[in-house]
Amino acid sequence: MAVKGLGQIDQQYDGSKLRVGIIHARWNRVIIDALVEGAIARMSELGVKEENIVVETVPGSFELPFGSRKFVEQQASKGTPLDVVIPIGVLIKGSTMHFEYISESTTNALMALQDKVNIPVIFGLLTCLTEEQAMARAGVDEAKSMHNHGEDWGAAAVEMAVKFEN
Ligand SMILES: O=c1[nH]c(NC[C@H](O)[C@H](O)[C@H](O)CO)c([N+](=O)[O-])c(=O)[nH]1
Repeated sequence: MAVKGLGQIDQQYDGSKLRVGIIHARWNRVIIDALVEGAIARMSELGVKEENIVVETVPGSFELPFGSRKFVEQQASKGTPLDVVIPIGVLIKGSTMHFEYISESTTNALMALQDKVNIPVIFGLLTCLTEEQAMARAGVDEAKSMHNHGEDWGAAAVEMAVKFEN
């Protein structure tokens, strides 16, 4: 068994009663789409109904914390509250420090968001030094050498929402 990656699922959680929000950035879209597909596929395997998965987008990863909070609030005010939200972004290091500043600030803001919205916020931010790293972690590389992290995020979303439902 690989050393890294999601540990053994401690049990098969039933996602059939969950409403899940996915909010994704639109930078590095090919990789984003693969991660979103992976999360949806895994959640479907765990019983989450397609009509209960709501997808929203924001321009880039920096917009994920604010966008996620407003997304959760909007769904609640419509009378269709979310049980969990999965922000997804792909940050790839460039030649400046932009990557570092966005990575750290967005990560901290997403962590703090959980207390504001009182539902699990799954950490779906890939922070990669190269495009190849990002492709491999979305299962997009030719060799399909790595695992699609979107699947882990989908599984974590179902577990956290079921185990710690409000
Ligand atoms: O999601 C990303 N946003 C990026 N920048 C945009 C940023 O998230 C904001 O959308 C933008 O700064 C406007 O607020 C990225 N880079 O700059 O490299 C990136 O790799 N990924």
